[in-house]
Amino acid sequence: MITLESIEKVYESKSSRVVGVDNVSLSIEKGEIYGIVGYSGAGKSTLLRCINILERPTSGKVIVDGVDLLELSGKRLREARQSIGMIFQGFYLVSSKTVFENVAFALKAAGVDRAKREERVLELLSLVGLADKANQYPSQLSGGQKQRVSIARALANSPKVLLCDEATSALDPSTTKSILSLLKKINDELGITIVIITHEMEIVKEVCDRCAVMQDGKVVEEGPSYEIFANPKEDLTKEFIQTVLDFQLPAKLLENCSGTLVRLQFRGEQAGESVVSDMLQNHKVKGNILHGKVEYIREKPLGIFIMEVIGEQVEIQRAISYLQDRLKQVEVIKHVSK
Ligand SMILES: Nc1ncnc2c1ncn2[C@@H]1O[C@H](COP(=O)(O)OP(=O)(O)OP(=O)(O)O)[C@@H](O)[C@H]1O
Repeated sequence: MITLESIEKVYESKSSRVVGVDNVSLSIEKGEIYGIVGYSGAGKSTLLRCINILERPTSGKVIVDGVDLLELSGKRLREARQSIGMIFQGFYLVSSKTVFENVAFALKAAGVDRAKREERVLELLSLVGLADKANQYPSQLSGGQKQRVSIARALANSPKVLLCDEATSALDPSTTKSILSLLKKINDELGITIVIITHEMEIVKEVCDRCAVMQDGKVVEEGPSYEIFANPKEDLTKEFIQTVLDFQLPAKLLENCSGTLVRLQFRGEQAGESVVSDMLQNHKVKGNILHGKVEYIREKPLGIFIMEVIGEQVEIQRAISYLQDRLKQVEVIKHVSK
């Protein structure tokens, strides 16, 4: 659906030259929810705005639904942009217009006649759960409701792509969850491809099928969200993952334990398997689970456990080999030799 080829965006002035996006190539499939993660200044917004040519890349290609957007200008570019909706952290609603008028405005701009506009606005407000707020003004709405209006407005002209620029950053955690559920519903029911930029890995965990991690204008790692969580390669990615999967053991516990400490990772279907109890039954070792957590990455379980294994060295080794055979990721954190 979206192909970015060697995108570069350079901001140049008399006194400075800033590379906002540095040679980024990405492919986003139709119907996917794709996350772009990075710290402030990484280039996420710039890259997102290159997708609908709000920013014109200095070089590279932007192909959306088979159309090379950089080849278009004027009316044809405006038309192509109608198939790309966008929502923002700051909502950007017109305060002097009602909820109904804010959504209708997008349709009016696209030349839709009054009767059709009315029908479509009511349909959109009902989709985002605000059918009863049509005559209210933005100042009478909560942040979450304002974002719902802006989603309705972005969907007015039936776009194929929805770009979300830190759309939940101004919202509290429970409102964030409800907006993410709405985005999932839109993706499921309307098949719209969604691109989300965020600095919160939690959002990727909740909704993104695939994601890219950005730093200094570059994509440093990219792939299915589950793989990124289960097996991050780059230090920056690991840092982001840790904000969600915090599995640090308290230092005191580490000092006091007398056995060998292993970190076990269970993926998807393995989460329900009895690997640990099988290991304990078949080896002359004792085991204590010191820490454990199952996280759901787009509803697929990823379990991480830290376990103390106590016994003779040779038995511990056998037990660890057994775990390594059954699970892909087994890491010895601390080896205590007696
Ligand atoms: N209009 C501009 N003129 C000059 N430099 C810019 C402009 N817009 C962005 N930049 C620079 O490009 C780089 C990437 O900025 P960008 O806003 O894309 O990052 P970001 O990851 O979205 O950060 P944030 O989450 O803070 O918005 C930064 O160094 C920024 O200062």
